[in-house]
Amino acid sequence: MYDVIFIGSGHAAWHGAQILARAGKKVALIEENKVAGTCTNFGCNAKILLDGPAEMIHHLHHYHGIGINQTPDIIWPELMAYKHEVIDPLSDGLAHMLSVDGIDIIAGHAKFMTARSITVAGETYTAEQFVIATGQRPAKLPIVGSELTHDSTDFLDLPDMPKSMVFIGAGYIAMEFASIAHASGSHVTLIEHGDRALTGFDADYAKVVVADMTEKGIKFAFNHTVSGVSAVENGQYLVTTAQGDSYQVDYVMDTTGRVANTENLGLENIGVLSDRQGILVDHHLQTRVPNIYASGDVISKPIARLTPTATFESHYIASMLLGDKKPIAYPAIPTVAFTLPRIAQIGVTTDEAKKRSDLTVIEIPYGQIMRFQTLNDVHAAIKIVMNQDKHLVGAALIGDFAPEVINALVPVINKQYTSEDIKSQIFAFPTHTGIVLPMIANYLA
Ligand SMILES: Cc1cc2nc3c(=O)[nH]c(=O)nc-3n(C[C@H](O)[C@H](O)[C@H](O)COP(=O)(O)OP(=O)(O)OC[C@H]3O[C@@H](n4cnc5c(N)ncnc54)[C@H](O)[C@@H]3O)c2cc1C
Ligand SMILES: NC(=O)c1ccc[n+]([C@@H]2O[C@H](COP(=O)([O-])OP(=O)(O)OC[C@H]3O[C@@H](n4cnc5c(N)ncnc54)[C@H](O)[C@@H]3O)[C@@H](O)[C@H]2O)c1
Repeated sequence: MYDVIFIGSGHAAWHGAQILARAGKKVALIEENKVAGTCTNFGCNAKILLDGPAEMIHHLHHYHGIGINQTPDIIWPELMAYKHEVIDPLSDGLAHMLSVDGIDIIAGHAKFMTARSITVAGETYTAEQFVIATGQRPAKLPIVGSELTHDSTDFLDLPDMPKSMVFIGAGYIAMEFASIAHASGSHVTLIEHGDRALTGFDADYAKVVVADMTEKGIKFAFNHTVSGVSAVENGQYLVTTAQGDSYQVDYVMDTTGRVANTENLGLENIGVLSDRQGILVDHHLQTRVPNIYASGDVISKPIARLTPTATFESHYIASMLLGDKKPIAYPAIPTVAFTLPRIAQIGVTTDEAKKRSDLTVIEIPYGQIMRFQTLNDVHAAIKIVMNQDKHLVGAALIGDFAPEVINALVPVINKQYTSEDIKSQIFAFPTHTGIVLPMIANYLA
């Protein structure tokens, strides 16, 4: 009998498992695919590695005609070989690290028999507590030819970059991967049924990203719904829309979202409830069944499904199972779409702020003001959301260094920094955070 069994081995699982094992608990992880889950094997890590050269080329573009006359080409097969060299060993590395902590890793698909027992590959395992951390998988559109479409896992393993691609959707994955594919020589079109890209991010800044991508040659069809995909001549595919347009391309990506892995887990056997977004939990991440918890992307929740939130939940569950009974309290959560240029968001959105009379939005176009040090990244800008006490409660950012700048705002929001808190410190100059923080300080209490 284990003390705790985690189903899944991604960030939502292994951080907590490690804490519990180090505290003397008998812990196992059950994993049906690669140990370490999506982010490590099929998500963030591979994505940001493959984005590296595209990001550098994007930076070089800022100096075209003012000091640089050529940009290099990306040699995709070499880059993919490097990805395999760096990413492939990570799964075994984590498995080894967890085994050193005495954690058992059980390979196979887990299914509940009772609230205290689970079967995996014909064997039964029992535990006092279970944590469901089964994550999400790519959605498949219910259209004719859906079997001809590819997902993010396929893209991150492409041996050669297709000459032309359609991305269905214009969310995180479509926008990030379209930027990489275009920089790697593919002709890219995004077909989005909504009227904008990157819902959840500031609408003006999302438009700037779309305009920049369009200027580079990426095509967008908004308010268009894909109705079918069919195989045509030369190994190509025809993507048709309900609006009557068609696109003949070498590769089609279905990037229309992700769905929670709640099926075939035997949840109906034990009474754990879920809705379309995932497993239902309370403020202790506890399901309806008292000894069963859920963590990470598989939870039905109104917050972003990200690696840092999965890790936060995993840490929370571990400390709760070790006796700390406080309900979970999420701090402000930063999120970044690694498009070129980057776009980021933390705390209260500008959309929400506009609806509330107690909040003020102030924009600082620091890329224009500080052009000498922002690598000519003229788009770089921040909108800050202030409350009536003159505390920062949210921010939207655009610009090549937005992912770093947003992290600098995390303590400003969570610790309610005053102007003095920032001005009493010295920051390196010239740096992006070193200019943005003092500028924001001017508006704080
Ligand atoms: C392409 C892509 C890029 C991303 N980029 C970023 C990024 O830049 N930044 C960021 O913060 N987030 C990013 N994310 C999101 C991030 O990857 C997830 O939020 C994070 O991986 C969630 O962790 P998790 O442990 O909840 O789920 P996962 O990592 O998905 O782990 C769940 C595990 O459970 C296993 N499993 C499922 N069912 C069973 C079963 N019945 N039995 C046994 N095992 C099972 C699965 O095989 C999987 O390994 C990205 C996601 C994708 C797809
Ligand atoms: N940088 C990051 O942190 C990062 C990167 C990638 C993925 N992720 C995670 O993965 C999740 C999934 O990403 P995603 O990009 O697949 O989903 P998403 O929800 O961000 O975007 C899906 C897009 O597809 C569109 N869409 C849906 N159905 C459509 C249809 N029939 N025709 C045309 N368009 C359609 C939606 O309007 C939306 O714009 C994210 O929500 C996030 O949690 C995070």
